Amino acid sequence: MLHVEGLSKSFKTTQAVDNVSLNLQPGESVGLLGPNGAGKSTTISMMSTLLAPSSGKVLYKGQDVLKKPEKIRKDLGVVPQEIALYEELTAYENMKFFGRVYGLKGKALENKVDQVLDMVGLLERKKERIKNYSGGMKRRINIAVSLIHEPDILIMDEPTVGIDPQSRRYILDMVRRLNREENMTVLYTSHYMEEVEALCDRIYVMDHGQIIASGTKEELKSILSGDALIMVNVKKQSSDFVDQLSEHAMIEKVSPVEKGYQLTASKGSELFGDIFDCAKEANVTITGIHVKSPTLEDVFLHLTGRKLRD
Ligand SMILES: Nc1ncnc2c1ncn2[C@@H]1O[C@H](COP(=O)(O)OP(=O)(O)OP(=O)(O)O)[C@@H](O)[C@H]1O
Repeated sequence: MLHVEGLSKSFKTTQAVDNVSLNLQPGESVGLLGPNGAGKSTTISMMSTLLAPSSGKVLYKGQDVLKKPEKIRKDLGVVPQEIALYEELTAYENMKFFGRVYGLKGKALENKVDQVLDMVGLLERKKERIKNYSGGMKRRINIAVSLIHEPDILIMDEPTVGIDPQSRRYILDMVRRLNREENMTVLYTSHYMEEVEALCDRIYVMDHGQIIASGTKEELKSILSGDALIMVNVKKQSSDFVDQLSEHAMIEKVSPVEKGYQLTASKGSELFGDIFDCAKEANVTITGIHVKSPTLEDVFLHLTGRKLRD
């Protein structure tokens, strides 16, 4: 349905997007997961014809979107990271304004505005000015605007950053409903792996402008299937302890995490005794130790040596 082939974008000294290829099939919910600055916003700006690529192609239903931007624009709803609303106008007035931009008018426009406001849970508050809305409510109206013309594809750029838990849950439930019940195709960008994991059928993992892995969450986690992940909590972190652990033949990787270390080790190796021996040698007190199931965050850590979040 929407194919991206070898897409790149450079700004003066920065290669923001580097040879990215991805695709969306009808009805799919696809995640674009990556840390801040990975190139997610730049990629979706090019996909939605807001930014011209340095090279590469975006094909919508087989046609180049650069040559025929109007074809994709009418089928696409884009929720930008920045709130794009008139603060002095009410929610209702904002919605009517954007509805008219898409050619809606009269009773059909009013009905559509009410329907979409209801969908984002703000019908009761429609007569309030945007400037009096909370951050979470502004985000919900921002999403409502992108839905006014009944798009087939919804592209969302980190829609839950910096908002209250209630609005966050509302947005996540709404996206799931639009995808599962209305069959809307969704591209959801985020650096929250748990959101992408909960919402998306397939995931592209992006870092430094490139797609570094892709697949279902099960496929991505299977990257770590030969490994066991062991969490070791310590009273105080110690480079001696890291050296001791790193020298162990069965321990592949030692990554510092909050309050301790995450070890990647060969599956089936019985290491707890050895880990306690290393701690003793390094004069470190272990406060907890357990084996955990891999998450997408672990996959990212494994592939890049860094965490998704700063
Ligand atoms: N207009 C621009 N001019 C110069 N550099 C830019 C521009 N837009 C983006 N960049 C740079 O390109 C890189 C990718 O940015 P992008 O916004 O696409 O990342 P992101 O994954 O969406 O992260 P974030 O969540 O922080 O927006 C960053 O290094 C950014 O500073």
